[in-house]
Amino acid sequence: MEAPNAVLVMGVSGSGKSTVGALLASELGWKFYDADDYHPEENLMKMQKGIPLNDEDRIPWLCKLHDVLRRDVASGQHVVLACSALKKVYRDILIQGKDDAPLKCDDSGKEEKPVEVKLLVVHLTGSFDIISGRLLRRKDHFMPPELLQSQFDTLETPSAPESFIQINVDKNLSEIIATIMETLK
Ligand SMILES: Nc1ncnc2c1ncn2[C@@H]1O[C@H](COP(=O)(O)OP(=O)(O)O)[C@@H](O)[C@H]1O
Ligand SMILES: O=C(O)[C@H](O)[C@@H](O)[C@H](O)[C@H](O)COP(=O)(O)O
Repeated sequence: MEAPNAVLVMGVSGSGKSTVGALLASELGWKFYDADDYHPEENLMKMQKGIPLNDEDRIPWLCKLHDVLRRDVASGQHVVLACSALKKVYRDILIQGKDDAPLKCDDSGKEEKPVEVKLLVVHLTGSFDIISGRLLRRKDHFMPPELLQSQFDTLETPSAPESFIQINVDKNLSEIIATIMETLK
């Protein structure tokens, strides 16, 4: 693959996206975004009540995240995004937006140059038991561990032609970061 300008750290709740994403961004000197910070209040309330999100809840959120990636990449900024991105279609939205419209107008009415988000997908995989154990130990977080099964049910593991690697969450953080850094070399 051409050198990526963005890394997506994805996986089910509790797989380590936020932890790995923040560390990776700091190691690379790239900007870090946590998709959890972009959920509208309604999504957070739904999850807090133990109700899984659906496509209708997630698509506007993913479009917003695409806009964030696109804007940064357009300005030459490389980014790391921690985001569940459980389905292939969600990852496609992060890369292309929803309508696949290459040219858009900015506020001043001028056409923007086409911008390509070249995404390396890092899928953090692991067993239900390991991840649910981590969720049960994690404190002060809105996501209830009871939603984990629905996350596994929704998950579509990345596959070709997506540009991706999978790393097992039973590895320690420094091994995980080293594997991603090696892939990006
Ligand atoms: N590789 C790892 N080994 C051990 N613990 C980890 C690892 N990755 C994450 N954790 C811990 O697991 C919990 C869930 O991680 P977090 O980054 O919040 O996951 P996510 O953002 O995917 O929900 C946190 O308490 C974190 O410290
Ligand atoms: O698509 C979704 O259902 C949510 O984005 C979910 O997957 C995400 O994981 C939550 O935001 C919880 O946050 P944590 O992943 O940090 O547990």
